[in-house]
Formats: sequence, C-alpha cells, structure tokens
Amino acid sequence: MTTILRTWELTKEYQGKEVVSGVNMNIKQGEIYGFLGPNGAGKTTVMKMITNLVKPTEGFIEFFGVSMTDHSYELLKRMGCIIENPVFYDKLTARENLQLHGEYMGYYNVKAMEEALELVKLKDVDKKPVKQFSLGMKQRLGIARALMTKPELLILDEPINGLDPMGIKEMREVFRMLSREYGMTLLISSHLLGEVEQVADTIGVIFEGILLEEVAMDRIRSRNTPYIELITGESGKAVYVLEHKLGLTNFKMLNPRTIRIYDAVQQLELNKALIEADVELESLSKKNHSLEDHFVELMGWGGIA
Ligand SMILES: Nc1ncnc2c1ncn2[C@@H]1O[C@H](COP(=O)(O)OP(=O)(O)OP(=O)(O)O)[C@@H](O)[C@H]1O
Repeated sequence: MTTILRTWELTKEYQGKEVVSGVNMNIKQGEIYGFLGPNGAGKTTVMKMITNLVKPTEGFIEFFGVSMTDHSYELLKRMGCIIENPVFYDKLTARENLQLHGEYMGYYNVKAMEEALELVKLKDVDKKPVKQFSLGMKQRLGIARALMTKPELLILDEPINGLDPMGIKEMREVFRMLSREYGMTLLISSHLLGEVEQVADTIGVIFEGILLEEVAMDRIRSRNTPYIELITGESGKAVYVLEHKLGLTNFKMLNPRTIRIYDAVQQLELNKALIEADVELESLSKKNHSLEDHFVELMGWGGIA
C-alpha cells in the first residue's frame, strides 16, 4: 500500500515546552489509522499541524509525496477534517447547513452535498432543525460537511467522544463504509483503545508528545494470541512429549527452561501427558496478554478503556 501522508520529526513547542516531539507517522492509502493516546498526549496538536492550522516548530509533512507549506492549498483541498466540535446553525436543517457552508466556501455542488448526506444517512432527515439532532447526528453532519469536497484523507479528532453506544456503532459503520466502499483514508484520534481497535487497520500510539508505536492491528493481534507457558528443567523431554505424544507443532523455546505453546491444547491434557512422561514441571500456566495489557505496559499508563 502506498503511504499518502508522512510526518518527519514533527515537533511543536508551546512556551518553550515540547508538546509534540519528533513524530514520524506513516498513513497508508485506504486505511483507517487509529491515533491513540490519553488526553493531553498531543493528538489534536499533530492533527492541527497536518491540516495547517498550527505551524510545526520543527519537522515537516509530506502529503502525496509533496512537502507541505503554508501555501499548499491544492494539497489541503485533498483533506477533510473535523477538529474540535463542528459548529452549525441550530435553526437550519442539515441540508441548509451544508448549502450555506458550500456557498461560503465557494464550492457549492448539489450532487456532492446530496451524496454526502446520503453517506451519513441524513438524507431523509429533511425537516428537523439541527438543534433537535442527537450528538451522533451532529457528528455525522460534521462528517458530511467534510465529505462535500470529496477528500482523499479524512481527519477526525475524537469523533466518538460523548456518543452513546448506538451513536458509536453508527459512527463505526460510517468509518468502515468510507474506507472499504469509497477507498477513503481515515485518520481518527481517540483515547479509547476499545473503540480504535475495532475499526483501525493501523494504530499509532502517542504519549506525552512521543509516538511510541506505529503498528498494524493484524500484527498486534497475532502478537497477543493466548499461549501456554511451560517452565521445566527437562525441556528436551517436554519437547519430545509435545511433538510425539501430543502432535503439537506451534511452540517455541524461549530459553532453555521456558516453552511457549501456541497450539490449541487443553491445559489439563498437556499436564497429564507431561506427568505420564515423568517431566518435572516448575510451572504450567495459560497466558493471555490482551491488547490492553500491551498498551498499558507501553505507556505505563492506565488511562485507556
Ligand atoms: N495553544 C496552546 N498553547 C499552549 N499549550 C497547548 C496549546 N494547545 C495544546 N497545548 C498543550 O499541548 C498538550 C497536547 O494537547 P493536545 O490537545 O494536542 O492533546 P490531545 O492528545 O489532543 O488531548 P485531548 O484529547 O485532551 O485534546 C497539552 O498539554 C495541551 O495543554
């Protein structure tokens, strides 16, 4: 997959304090990139730098292989964003709000507007003024507004913040549809691991302004599969039992005394076979290193849910 957005050592200082430090992000075409970190980690600041709302103190941003400057208007048109809460005219309907926005921005296009409303399932909410919208509907209207210019990269800052479970589900479906059906690339920030992990293809973890990890979800998942850990002074004998008595193939020796077994085998069955073969065990335990454990360890941080 082609990388469409790359940040190079992106850094921002406020009053002499670095709030974003040397961030190198790589966002690939068509993926959903989950930007994860606790409040105050620097997510919004990075997004503001990407969308040219804030000037980096150091570093630069490459979008479609071109380094961005203050005058990269054509490149910026290829991005859509919602950073901080979108504001609407309360007394107007969704369609009227989009019309007004389009006219104001000078790209009023009825077809694009109708398509955007349809995409976020607001096409039939004709008469309702925005003040009667739920938070989820307002978020979707914000997305519709960002979609009107048909951006190739959509940047959403905490789009599920404050939504109820139904609203969260709806948003998740919108993200998936934009990515899978329209090939759009999405950069979505959140402080909620549970939400990011359900939709993201790649996760970038930021903590105290530093990008700690950028990794494909598939890799994280395979890294966090459950396993049984076996500690014994007789590992040669144990390996013989695993291979020849139990027919296991997916295990590895971590060190001369520790074996990790990834094959699906019942702990009880394993224990029985080892005892029958007179293998002296120090311990035999099932480990399930969850994604949450992984991030908590990574950050020494308990702020994810
Ligand atoms: N204009 C500013 N002037 C001074 N400090 C700022 C400014 N904007 C952000 N900061 C500080 O930079 C740090 C990162 O803030 P940022 O909003 O980027 O974090 P975040 O990860 O998006 O968190 P949140 O989800 O709470 O918005 C915070 O400590 C914040 O107080």
